[in-house]
Order: sequence, then structure tokens, then C-alpha cells
Amino acid sequence: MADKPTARLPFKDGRPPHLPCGPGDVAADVLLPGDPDRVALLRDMLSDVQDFGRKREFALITGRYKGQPLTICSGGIGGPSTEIALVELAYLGARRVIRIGGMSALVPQIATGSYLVPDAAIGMTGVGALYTGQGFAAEADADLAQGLRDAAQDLGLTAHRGTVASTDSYYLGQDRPLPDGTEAAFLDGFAQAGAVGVEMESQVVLSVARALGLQAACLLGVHGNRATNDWLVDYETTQRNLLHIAGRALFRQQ
Ligand SMILES: O=P(O)(O)O[C@H]1O[C@H](CO)[C@@H](O)[C@H]1O
Ligand SMILES: O=c1cc[nH]c(=O)[nH]1
Repeated sequence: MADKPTARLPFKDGRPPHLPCGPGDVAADVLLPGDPDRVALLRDMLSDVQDFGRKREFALITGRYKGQPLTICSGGIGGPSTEIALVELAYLGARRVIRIGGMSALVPQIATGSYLVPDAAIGMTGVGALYTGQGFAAEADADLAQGLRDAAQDLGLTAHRGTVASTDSYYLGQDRPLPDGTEAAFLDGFAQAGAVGVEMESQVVLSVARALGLQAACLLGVHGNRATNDWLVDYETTQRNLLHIAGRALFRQQ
């Protein structure tokens, strides 16, 4: 890679234009939450932490989880920022990526406080369509996904299996009312296509990771349930369990 940034690839001395870090700063294994505050929340669960700070929505730390090197990097909300994070992480040496985040279930059987490890992500994200083609499912790495389900079970936590739907929209695209009362009806279509949950990034993570040759899977805490209208007000425990499940899955495999 050139030392001098070019318009085509604006890295400087190997440092990417968006993530707050450079060569040698990223571990092969990466957890990708959406919210930068979740990087801070999980920080005390790692040892030997190097904090590279934050640029825009991208906060990044690298440390050790039970002795193994691990990076946690936030990717923001939605496809565009998530694609940026994944591509820059891949340039910096990431090999396995797990999206850790939240979703709402579309079926009553998947209760708030439980987890979903999708086999695949469908939906209507622009980045997903760009990388995978409109209408195609993006598949998780089967071994990594099964490792996450096994790890959850070992920890006594319930991890469901199924398809998740991702969308670029939190309000209209997820059938939430706008201030003038306008409501859409996209969730039935996702459920009819086989999805059991909805959120905003899994289709992006799985399709971009596949194109980059990264092993990737998603581990989603169930923050809401659209069938029962239940909403988890405090999801700190769920978020911290995401790190325990993911860490166990990543490092048991080796
Ligand atoms: O919990 P995170 O990873 O932020 O994910 C979910 O929450 C955000 C919306 O509030 C979207 O990014 C959605 O996918
Ligand atoms: O309902 C929800 C919950 C989390 N994330 C979403 O995108 N939607």
C-alpha cells in the first residue's frame, strides 16, 4: 500500500481514513457492535487493553479475552458505516468477525433477553444488495455460527437459530409509526420470507465479509419482540453476555 493517500485508496502510512488505528493494532478476531458506547461497556471484560479512541461512530480497542487477542470495534448504525468498518478491519488484518448487537423478534417464541444466531440474513439493505444482489440471502459461516450456539448453551443461555432480516430503516422500514401516523407493513413480508428477527446490519456484515474472505457470523440479543410488543428496557446484561458467548466460541475452536 502506498504511503501517500490517494483518492482511490486514502490510507496514510497504512492508517485507514475512518478507523482510529493503524497497522498492528487490530487482532485477527474482531467483535463488531453497532454502538461505540458498547465498546466502553465491554472494555473492563478484557485485559491488556489498548484504547485507540474514536473517530465518528468508530471506537476501537484491542486487548485480551481470557488471554487471547481480541479487538472490539463499533460500526455505527446501518450499512454504509458497517461496510467501512469491515473493509478497513480487513485491510488491518481481521480474519474472523462477529457482529454483536440487538434485534427485535418477529415470532412470539423468541423472548426478549434470549439470543439469535442467524444461519443467514435476508432483507433490503443497499450494501447487502450491492455485495450479494437484491433478494439473495447472505449466509453466516456455519462453523462459527454453530460455535456461538454451542457456547451459549454451555453458558446456560438460550440461543435460537433462524434467518434474520436487515433493513436500512428503523422507523418506516420496521413498521413504526411516524409522527403524522403514517405506518408501513414490511415486517409481515420479512416473516413470510422466513425471518424470525429484524435489525439493520447482519445482511451487510455477512455479505461484505463473504466478499472479503472473512469468516463471519452474527450474535443478536433480543431487545424487543414485535409479536408480543415486549421491549427490554435494560439490556446491559444481554450485551455483556454477547462478549462471553462470542469469546467462548472464538477461542474454543482453536
Ligand atoms: O444493537 P445494535 O448493534 O446497535 O443494532 C440495532 O440497534 C440499532 C437501532 O437502534 C441498529 O443498529 C440495529 O441493528
Ligand atoms: O427493534 C429493533 C431492535 C433493535 N434493532 C433494530 O433495528 N430494531
